Amino acid sequence: MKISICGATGYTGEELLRILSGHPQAEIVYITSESQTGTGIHEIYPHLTRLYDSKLASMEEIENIASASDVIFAALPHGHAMEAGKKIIAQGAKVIDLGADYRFSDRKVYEQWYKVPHTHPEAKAVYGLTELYRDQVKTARIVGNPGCYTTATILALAPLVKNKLIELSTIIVDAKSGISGAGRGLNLAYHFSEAQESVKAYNIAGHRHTPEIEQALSEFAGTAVTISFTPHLIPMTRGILSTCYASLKTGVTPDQIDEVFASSYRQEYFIRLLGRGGYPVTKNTRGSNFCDIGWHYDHRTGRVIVVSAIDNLVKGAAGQAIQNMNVMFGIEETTGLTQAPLYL
Ligand SMILES: NC(=O)C1=CN([C@@H]2O[C@H](COP(=O)(O)OP(=O)(O)OC[C@H]3O[C@@H](n4cnc5c(N)ncnc54)[C@H](OP(=O)(O)O)[C@@H]3O)[C@@H](O)[C@H]2O)C=CC1
Ligand SMILES: CC(=O)N[C@@H](CCC(=O)OP(=O)(O)O)C(=O)O
Repeated sequence: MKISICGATGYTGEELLRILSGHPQAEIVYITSESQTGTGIHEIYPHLTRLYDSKLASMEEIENIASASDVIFAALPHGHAMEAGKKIIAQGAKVIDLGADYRFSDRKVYEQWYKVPHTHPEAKAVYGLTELYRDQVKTARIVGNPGCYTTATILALAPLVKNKLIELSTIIVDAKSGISGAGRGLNLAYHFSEAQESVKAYNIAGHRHTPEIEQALSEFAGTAVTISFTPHLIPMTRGILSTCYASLKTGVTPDQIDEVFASSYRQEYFIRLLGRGGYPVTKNTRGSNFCDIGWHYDHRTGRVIVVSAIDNLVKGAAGQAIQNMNVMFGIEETTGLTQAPLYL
């Protein structure tokens, strides 16, 4: 597969390059940056020396890039992929957007939360949470790859919502992210001395992943679902831990919960069920495409508490994007993605 990456100098672009260097069917044809056009990628990321010697092109050449590519990963800030998307599709290439431009089925929701007009509303995009939308991803030409918090959270809650085991109005999600989730751009909040030895909540009752989680859960429930979602910044480089709470419907037993998790995910290579009482740990997923899930039943409150852990840059971004590419091109879904987590 001839692959190009728009936004290769960012963290998710770097992760795409790192993972694709071990993908037997991947050939990188173009990589782009607007601020460092002409520079070798190994000069920006020396760890990629010997793996890649390509120089960065500009997205001004997007038509040429698209005509030379089978698929383009857009690892850009929101608002940029949809502009490029039209031109890429016109050249016959496929698009996998790691940002938010193609995640929403209702453009008004995107415009309300992202505060920019959607300029490619006619796109027939598929939401790329692979395990839950695999059939649609197979035939997609445009995939909106999910956000990092949303991947961890939707995977944790989908079996309970689909099987109608929880009271939908009681869902609360408390999630934590490592700092690479904010990208490589400079921002005072992410300086070492600001973030280390400190944990903070942010964007309470207003984070952009809220409508994305609600979109998927509403689809699975067949009715509108509204959740409370609170993200936190944690002083680590990678990882998301999502803790999801909901009241069980009257009469639902812990055995039923065990059964719906097992039946939903027992065939899924990238989802590792830690079972009832299991404690997912971000370190166990670091650098890998795994999502670890454990759940607990609180008999005092009648609540189920599901915990999921992923690497935000891999299952939460580049790894899932490559998983989607494998599905779109009809090759084994795990190709290039079976590296063990980097524990230390
Ligand atoms: N970080 C994460 O954990 C996750 C990120 N995402 C999403 O993936 C996308 C990329 O994120 P991430 O890699 O973290 O971001 P970074 O900020 O690390 O990188 C952004 C990339 O976009 C390029 N870029 C910036 N502005 C423009 C522009 N105006 N035109 C063209 N290219 C531009 C930059 O290139 P240059 O500056 O060199 O020109 C850089 O390569 C975002 O939409 C993000 O929300 C999704 C899931 C997880
Ligand atoms: C720690 C941190 O700042 N994380 C980012 C989430 C990154 C992400 O997945 O963003 P998109 O949905 O825009 O692709 C945030 O909270 O905005």
